[in-house]
Amino acid sequence: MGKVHVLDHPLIQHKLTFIRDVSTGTKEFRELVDEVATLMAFEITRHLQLQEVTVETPVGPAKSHTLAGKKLGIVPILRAGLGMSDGILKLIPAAKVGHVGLYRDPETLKPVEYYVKLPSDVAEREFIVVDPMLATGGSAVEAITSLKKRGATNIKLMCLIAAPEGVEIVQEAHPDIDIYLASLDEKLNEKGYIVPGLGDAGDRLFGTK
Ligand SMILES: O=P(O)(O)OC[C@H]1O[C@H](OP(=O)(O)OP(=O)(O)O)[C@H](O)[C@@H]1O
Ligand SMILES: O=c1cc[nH]c(=O)[nH]1
Ligand SMILES: [Mg+2]
Repeated sequence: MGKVHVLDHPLIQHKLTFIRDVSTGTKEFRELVDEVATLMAFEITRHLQLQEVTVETPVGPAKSHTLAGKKLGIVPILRAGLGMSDGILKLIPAAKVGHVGLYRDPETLKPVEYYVKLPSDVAEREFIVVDPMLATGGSAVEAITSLKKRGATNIKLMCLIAAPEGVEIVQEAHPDIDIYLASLDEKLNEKGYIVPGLGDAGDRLFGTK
């Protein structure tokens, strides 16, 4: 079974408070989501492997380290996942970015896929699927299935806020996936929104409604 990690770094938790706040406007909301994505990426890349290299400093040769091992891929789930990808790229600029376009049908709450474009070397990459919200879990399950169908074998899921219902669905459908969150909230409401959550992430990021 995949593990659930709630990233309780004080800066993440502080910024999440203002992301949740209904009085936070689009500009600030977008900036905060970007910053939290960077902080979360810092936390979830602790496992990356290093290789020893020698670098010439102004004083002489120094044994040092660079990243080694698997290449990374970031996969935002459109639209709202786009709000998190730049924040991760700030730390890992060499990562490739794939896109999975899904929207949640407002009546059935089922995900509808409308776009998929991934890097060509899918099987060689470690992927971080990103979306601010893990609600019923349908979108995340569909996005991960889509990646696996195309050959991905190493995937993490990173979301700002999840409902317990969504976590359970992802764990059942994809028991190999670890989930990284800034908060595990209380529940879903009757419209499939996370309570207390932050409202509609896509609308708050892009100023639509
Ligand atoms: O866990 P689920 O119940 O599937 O819900 C979560 C999905 O809903 C939101 O996207 P939405 O469908 O609103 O699309 P958008 O990002 O284009 O606004 C959110 O960004 C997730 O992708
Ligand atoms: O609370 C929720 C649930 C799904 N999508 C959102 O943007 N917010
Ligand atoms: Mg939305």
